[in-house]
Amino acid sequence: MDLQRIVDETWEALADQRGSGTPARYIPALELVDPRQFGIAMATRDGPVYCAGDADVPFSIQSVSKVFALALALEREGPALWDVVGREPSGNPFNSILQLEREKGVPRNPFINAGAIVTTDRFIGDRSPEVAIDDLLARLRLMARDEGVTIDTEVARSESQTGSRNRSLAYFLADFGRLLNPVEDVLSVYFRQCSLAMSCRQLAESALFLPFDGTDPVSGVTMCSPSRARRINALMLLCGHYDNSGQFAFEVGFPGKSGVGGGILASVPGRASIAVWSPGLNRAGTSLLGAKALSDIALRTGWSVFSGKLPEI
Ligand SMILES: NC(=O)CC[C@H](N)C(=O)O
Repeated sequence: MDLQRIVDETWEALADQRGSGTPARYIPALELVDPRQFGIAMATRDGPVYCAGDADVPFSIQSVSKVFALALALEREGPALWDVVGREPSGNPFNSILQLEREKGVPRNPFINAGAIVTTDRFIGDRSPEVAIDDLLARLRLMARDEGVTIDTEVARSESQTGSRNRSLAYFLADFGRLLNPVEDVLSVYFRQCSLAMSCRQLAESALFLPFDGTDPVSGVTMCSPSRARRINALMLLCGHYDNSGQFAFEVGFPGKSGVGGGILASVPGRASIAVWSPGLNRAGTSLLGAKALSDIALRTGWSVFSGKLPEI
């Protein structure tokens, strides 16, 4: 399969829809981004990354970071993490507080904001927020094989200034005794992890551990065990797009995780990691064009976790 041609054709087929959807407004710094940008990057076990459009422009990865935070929190905490966060789709928006009271401060899954805040708390563990964020950054640079991965402090500041909803979630969790660290320490790491600035190329490269059983087949660096990688993929499929996860699985057919910066990270088990980016979102906070691009790639490649006949590459 000529994957570069497929990526190019997908980009060209959708290019005239650039600017569709609505960029996130509740984090003011995200509004400053040019909404017509559109990038695709696909990494495979073979080494070269197949790119199209704005694949080398760094953007705010936002909730895509929750995938990496989960892998690293599981590494520190082990299965005990599942005592404080569930593994079920929420069927609610990403920042909903509704279920949290009824379910006694145990968030439905690690990808809704409440679940990600608990996950980040466990990733911090007994370290300072600064040590934890440095650790996260170092791991991402290692996985991306690129020292250019940074944190956009302007986005982090903007998010903290308008972060009342996340503060509410975090204080609610603290009231149920679910956090080990002070609320503001946890949020300072959470806001900065959401503000990681990465390009599609860096994101696709850093996530190769997902489709390849926990170990990047190009660099040989291990992020997690094979069973953990399988389970993170399962959670991405069921919970990666909040109350839009069913629609995404239906249209695309492989695990993905969206972020309100307009990025989506997808994992095609045994085949590829794919990052797409376009800032305009649908009502659930998933990139409109990004989801269309992944659906188009699924059609052109025939890739789906629901097919017994995955074509070889
Ligand atoms: N879905 C998202 O990308 C949300 C992440 C954002 N940083 C928030 O906490 O609200």
